[in-house]
Amino acid sequence: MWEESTSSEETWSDADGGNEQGEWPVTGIVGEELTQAQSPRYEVRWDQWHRKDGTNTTWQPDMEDRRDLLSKWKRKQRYKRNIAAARDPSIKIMWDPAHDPTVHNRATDLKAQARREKLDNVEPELTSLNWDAECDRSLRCDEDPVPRLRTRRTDSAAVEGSSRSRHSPASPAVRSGNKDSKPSSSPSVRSKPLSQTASSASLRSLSKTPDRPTRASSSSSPSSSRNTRKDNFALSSRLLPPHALLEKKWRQATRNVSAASITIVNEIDDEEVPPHMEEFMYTEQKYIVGKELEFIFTLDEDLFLRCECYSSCQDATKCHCQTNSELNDTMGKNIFAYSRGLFTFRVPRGVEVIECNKASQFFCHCDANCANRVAQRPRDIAIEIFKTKHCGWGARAVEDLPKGKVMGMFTGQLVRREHIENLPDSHANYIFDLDGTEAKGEANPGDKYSVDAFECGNWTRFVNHSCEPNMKVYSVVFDTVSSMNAPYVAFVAMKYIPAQTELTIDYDPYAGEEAVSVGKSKAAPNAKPCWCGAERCRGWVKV
Ligand SMILES: C[S@@+](CC[C@H](N)C(=O)[O-])C[C@H]1O[C@@H](n2cnc3c(N)ncnc32)[C@H](O)[C@@H]1O
Repeated sequence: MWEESTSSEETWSDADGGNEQGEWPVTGIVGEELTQAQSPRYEVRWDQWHRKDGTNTTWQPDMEDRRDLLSKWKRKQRYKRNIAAARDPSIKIMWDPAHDPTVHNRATDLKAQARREKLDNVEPELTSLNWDAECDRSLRCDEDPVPRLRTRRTDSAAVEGSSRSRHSPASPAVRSGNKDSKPSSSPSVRSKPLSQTASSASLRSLSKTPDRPTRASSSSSPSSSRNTRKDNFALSSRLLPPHALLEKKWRQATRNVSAASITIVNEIDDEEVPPHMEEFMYTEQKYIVGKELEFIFTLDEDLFLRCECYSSCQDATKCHCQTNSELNDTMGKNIFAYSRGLFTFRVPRGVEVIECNKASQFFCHCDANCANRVAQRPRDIAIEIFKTKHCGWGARAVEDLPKGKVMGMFTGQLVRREHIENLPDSHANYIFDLDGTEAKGEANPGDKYSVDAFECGNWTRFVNHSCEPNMKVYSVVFDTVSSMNAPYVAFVAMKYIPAQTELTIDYDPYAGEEAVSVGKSKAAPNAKPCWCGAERCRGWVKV
């Protein structure tokens, strides 16, 4: 098999991972580039091996013995080019007529043209794409249904000159694709601010800079809509105590998507509801998406992979939705991420779970109970938002949870990563970077997104950090395609969790691994003292 360049920075997560010949399972090819000699080399993701910094890819000059992976990779690239053409007519399409005359065909031209026409016609207003927001709108028809981004002018000099720094995402941010240098054993520091990270995406925060009004594009009258909402809240709160009012609003929102209840409990002090709830809009299952990003979830039907499985998908090798999935067994064959409705933890880092898309005659043929639709199902476990002793408000389930139970997805307003800088500091602790599959130094990384759960979101925004967490997160894609870079982030129980136990994730799981393997852990920049109370607490939490 291929030679591995090992170094002291590298580690094996599972000593029994290789076979007798010393071969290690591979999940697929994830990158390609030309060497100086103009010959291609491929970035390969390993299944049961990773470095201490979490990266698990290496570059291989020769893929002759894995032509199956190579042809899958080529197919995926062709598919991506078509998607790119459809969403942005100005994009330069890389194609080689000698090898692939079908890429830049008339259909692509027509799609690009249609896209251009669509863009010309868009209205500047933000709208909601999702059902939760629609429900909220119908409840409060006299106000703007969608929270608008609060913005402030980026003081570029201040931002560039500041010492704010951001840690790399928890899933590999440094890939071995960095040709000339080996990745460092600890997560690298990014030049922009951030905070907590979690396994396939990262919660982040901003450091202090003054609030100032402005990005014109984001939008006409943000403050008026918020004020109306605040006024309504104040008016209604004369009739109902704040916590009953909030529970009522959330009950309506969760019922509308058939999700279990959310209740608010405080046995610690007399704070009735968590802070900033006057303006908060509960959205259980979907992101709030502005007009500008609508294209992510409104792709042309023919860009979706759709399966023809009857009723429920049983065999991932036959489910068409899995064509571009990197979730494979050791033989390189597609597998599903779930078994009997539970997550199986067979998903390597940096690999997204691809669930089936909308069930309809135009999309997938399987139905809503398909075994490959788990994260997208309505939550069936009731949750309590409760006041913790030391970490503000937290979340817990009212019943026992089995290992692998998928609890829900992080929701909020989907924003372009570069716009995060414009958000007020108060949003900082509620932002998740969708960076689970990002690679540092990637040639064409495409657009990057984050999710801001300050003004809208669901119970997952209350999940606190623990150095010994009982949940983890993974990236899951449905109703859009992976190459849009906007997966959902799902929360799953890592072990059996008794009812009423606080649900936690590790905001910086790589730091956790490093601490375990080397017996110490350096505090991240912007770290706060950690109050998780775990036996092996690192002493700080990344914010
Ligand atoms: C995503 S919010 C979690 C919900 C938050 N507790 C609340 O009341 O809204 C993240 C923030 O919670 C606090 N937090 C979470 N876990 C913590 C921990 N282990 N130790 C100290 N503070 C923590 C920090 O202020 C952090 O910035």
